[in-house]
Amino acid sequence: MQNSLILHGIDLQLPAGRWTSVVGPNGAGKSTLLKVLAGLLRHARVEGEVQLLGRPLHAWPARARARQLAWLGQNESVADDLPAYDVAMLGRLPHRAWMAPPSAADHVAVREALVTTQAWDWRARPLSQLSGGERQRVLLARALAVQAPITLMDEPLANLDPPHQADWVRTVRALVAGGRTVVSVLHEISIALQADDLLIMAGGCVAHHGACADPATHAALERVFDRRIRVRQIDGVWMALPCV
Ligand SMILES: Nc1ncnc2c1ncn2[C@@H]1O[C@H](COP(=O)(O)OP(=O)(O)OP(=O)(O)O)[C@@H](O)[C@H]1O
Repeated sequence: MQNSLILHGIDLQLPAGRWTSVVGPNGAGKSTLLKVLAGLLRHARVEGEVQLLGRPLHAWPARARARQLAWLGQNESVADDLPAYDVAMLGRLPHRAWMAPPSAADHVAVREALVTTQAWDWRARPLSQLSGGERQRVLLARALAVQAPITLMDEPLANLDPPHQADWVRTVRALVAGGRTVVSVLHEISIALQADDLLIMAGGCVAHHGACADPATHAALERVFDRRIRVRQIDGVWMALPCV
């Protein structure tokens, strides 16, 4: 099988302490970019270098890196028989010594994460018995339980109803207010526009990287989506409206 090039000429700095949303059409390379940033494409040929907090990603010891970078993937397979609590506890693995039982701090972090995503009430239920949105909230809790300075999330709003989407935005805002960095791949453009910065991808390249409130960002958004959306401000909030 021929190897195909997915990302081209990416030269990018994602600022710390901000929320960056990554958007673009299907197949633009958003998930691939996020995986490259997380160091998850071990079997792919990646030219160039990713730096995490000023140090090459590959130079970080695995556990130290896992404490810095929390990850929420798209359609992740997790042991479905595990209770929600134990799934969230997986987020604490980078903090625990080999084979050591969870510490009081681990339990506090897991409880806090499950309460934040409103998944605490079904902490004893196995993942397989949860709805799509409930499952997503447990996986989000696992990422939050890491308490990492940087969180990368690929389509975190999958299966979430509008109130829980709004809760997610509030959670991300609270993380950023606390100095954390969030990078999220989103298809919900109106929610993506609530970030600090937008990274717009098309055809494996960065088409635009700018502030969400910048008219140049809005113009680039309309362009990459073939002018099938319009960006407008409604009640002080930037929204992407479909052109029917
Ligand atoms: N493991 C792989 N092997 C070969 N090609 C791949 C692989 N994963 C993704 N691709 C291709 O790379 C391109 C970018 O895929 P990617 O999943 O990064 O896009 P995306 O912007 O996240 O898309 P979507 O919005 O549909 O989720 C697509 O053309 C896809 O078919």
